[in-house]
Amino acid sequence: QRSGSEYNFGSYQRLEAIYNWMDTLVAEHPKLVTKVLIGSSYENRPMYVLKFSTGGTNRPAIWIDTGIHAREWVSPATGIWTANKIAVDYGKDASLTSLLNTMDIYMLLLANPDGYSYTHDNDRMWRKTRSRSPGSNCRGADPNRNWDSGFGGPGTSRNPCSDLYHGPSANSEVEVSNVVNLIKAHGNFKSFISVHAYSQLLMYPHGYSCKDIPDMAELDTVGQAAVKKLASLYGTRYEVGSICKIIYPASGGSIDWAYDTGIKYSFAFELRDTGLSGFLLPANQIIPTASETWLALKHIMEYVRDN
Ligand SMILES: O=C(CO)C[C@@H](Cc1ccccc1)C(=O)O
Ligand SMILES: [Zn+2]
Repeated sequence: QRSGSEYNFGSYQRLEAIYNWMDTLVAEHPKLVTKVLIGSSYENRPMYVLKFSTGGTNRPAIWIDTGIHAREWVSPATGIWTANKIAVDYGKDASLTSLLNTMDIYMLLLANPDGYSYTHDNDRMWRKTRSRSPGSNCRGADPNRNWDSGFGGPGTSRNPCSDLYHGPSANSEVEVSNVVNLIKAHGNFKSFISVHAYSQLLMYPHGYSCKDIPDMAELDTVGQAAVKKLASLYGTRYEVGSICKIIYPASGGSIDWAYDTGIKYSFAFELRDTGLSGFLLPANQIIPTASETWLALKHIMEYVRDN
């Protein structure tokens, strides 16, 4: 479409429309946003990261991914709204401007493009990637069980037909290895935020163990303050805690890998709602969800900027 203003942030869009919109965002904010190809998916769809940078080289950076689980549509919808918010508010919002004058933000809006397409064309409730498993008719591995952090541990399955299938080995899913390669090559990420839906939770590591991490007190304090700001908009209530304690044991998750690789400020969001609509959150809740989540995201990013 000609201009970003034609994109309807309050509706769920197909992959092609999201990719087109990314190009208009870059075109409208060429000094701030670039589109970085980090690799291709299993079915050869390009994986693009939006890089928000005002200069420098390899500045300390913040990572945000949405859409790692295909059916969690409000996650990429929130990511898109957030990307636009960052681009539009830079130069206007003093706090965001000071952040972007010293740090970069990397956003992967569709972390599982094959799965996302599959939910539009075949199975709305699909979660995993679409990779083939030798010896099985079942497809896909859970991209949030495929990271090299407690791989194959509690909360995973070795059955290719399970929604919790961890894959044949860590980083077997190209959608995961593409991100791992970028994070490792960059080497200066300070925060890693992965956005899921639903349950209204703000979680920190670990998922593979219920033992408190060394930075638990600090991450809990940041999380509590973040969800307080989130609640200030519409009163939406979130719980804060470690993945293992407040949702369930889950090994091979992205934020566990990020934390263990040295990225202290690693969080996972579970957006609206608490189960009434679940994965089928009505589109009229996209903008309210993104707007309240922005207050929490901004708090986390400001804390990272200042620490
Ligand atoms: O997708 C989920 C449904 O939103 C919950 C997430 C919970 C989770 C989030 C981050 C790391 C590990 C687990 C999952 O099972 O991977
Ligand atoms: Zn998820």
